[in-house]
Amino acid sequence: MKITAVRAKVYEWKGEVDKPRPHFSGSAMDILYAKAETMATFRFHGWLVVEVETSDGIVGIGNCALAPRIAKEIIDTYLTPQIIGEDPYDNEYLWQKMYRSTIAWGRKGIGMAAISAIDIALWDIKGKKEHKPVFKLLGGRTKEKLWCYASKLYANDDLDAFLAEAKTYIEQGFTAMKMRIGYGPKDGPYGMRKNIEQIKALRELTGPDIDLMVECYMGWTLEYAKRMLPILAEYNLRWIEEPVIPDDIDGYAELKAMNLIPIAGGEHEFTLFGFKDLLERKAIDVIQYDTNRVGGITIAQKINHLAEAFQVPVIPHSGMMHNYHVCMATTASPISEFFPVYNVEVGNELFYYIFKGDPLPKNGYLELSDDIEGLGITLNTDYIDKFNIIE
Ligand SMILES: O=C(O)[C@H](O)[C@H](O)[C@@H](O)CO
Ligand SMILES: [Mg+2]
Repeated sequence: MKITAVRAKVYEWKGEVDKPRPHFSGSAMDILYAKAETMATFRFHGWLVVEVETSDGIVGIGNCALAPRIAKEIIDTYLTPQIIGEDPYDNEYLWQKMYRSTIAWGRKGIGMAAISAIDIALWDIKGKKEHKPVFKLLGGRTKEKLWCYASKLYANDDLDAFLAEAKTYIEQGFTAMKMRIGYGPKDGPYGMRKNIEQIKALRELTGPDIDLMVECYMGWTLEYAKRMLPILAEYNLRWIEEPVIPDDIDGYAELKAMNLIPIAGGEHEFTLFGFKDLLERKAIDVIQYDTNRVGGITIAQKINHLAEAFQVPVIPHSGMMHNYHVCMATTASPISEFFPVYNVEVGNELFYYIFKGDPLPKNGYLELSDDIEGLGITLNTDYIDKFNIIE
């Protein structure tokens, strides 16, 4: 079997978008003096889809989010020539070819996201060829079903509305959920009080038997985080996520060493080497790579093995099928993220409008059937007129 064609397409959403309310989430832009609204840089309304076709007529589907127009350019210009005519089963060799041929400018960021998209498609091909789910090619089933957490709960000054959303997750049977923090260093003591108020109210609503996580999305500074952690320790949070920017590894390590609240990170880290560094420097308690950024399934699996040796849990960013298969195949992964399907807001929701096949949770668990072939997703044509598609 040989790779005969690679088609990279950008899906740009042109449908309705929910307007973000003030202080609904932190972001890395928060500490800057802002002349204009900065949340635009936090939202993304496009996705990259890649189809890799083989001489056997099998089409593997891969994807990546973030800067999809650039990812398409990288695939078309640099990656496609590396894989055309090759055997898709040689995923390790092809990964190294893509990585090493782009290493001068790739390595991390969008170069690695583009490689991830191709790598995911290669695993989809292998699964389809074998008539097996990808997770069966990675180590197989390690759990009956995937425990998942509801991940939305954007911060809201309207506490009643915020708690009403949380209540819907409890009613649906979720036993874990993640909220976003709305205020950061430049909001002073008032913002600090608002942050604490929302976390406290959420914990009071859920009681002690629900896991709660708090997302900072790089919106804090080390100093601010060091002040917040002791205050929040009493709410028994399962983790605080990306409190500082991903390049501040020493900051991560310092927060982790406080031993007050587990520190999660890695959503914006790349490759096996990136995670080796984080683990060796004792910077994170929870690994959160996203398979469609970190290097694809080939690399996710290697990080899972590393994580097992370090005994650090892997709870990938974003759920979605490319992550669910790797979670299913490792005991290092105790729970998965799940984005409840909602109107398009920040951009995470687009996956459901572009693809079909992602499972929906029942009572807080996702089922992955043994009958899936490949990743188990297909292109969703129901919303095609809502996208501008660049081929
Ligand atoms: O961990 C997450 O789910 C993220 O960081 C989200 O993708 C982001 O949208 C923050 O809410
Ligand atoms: Mg996150």
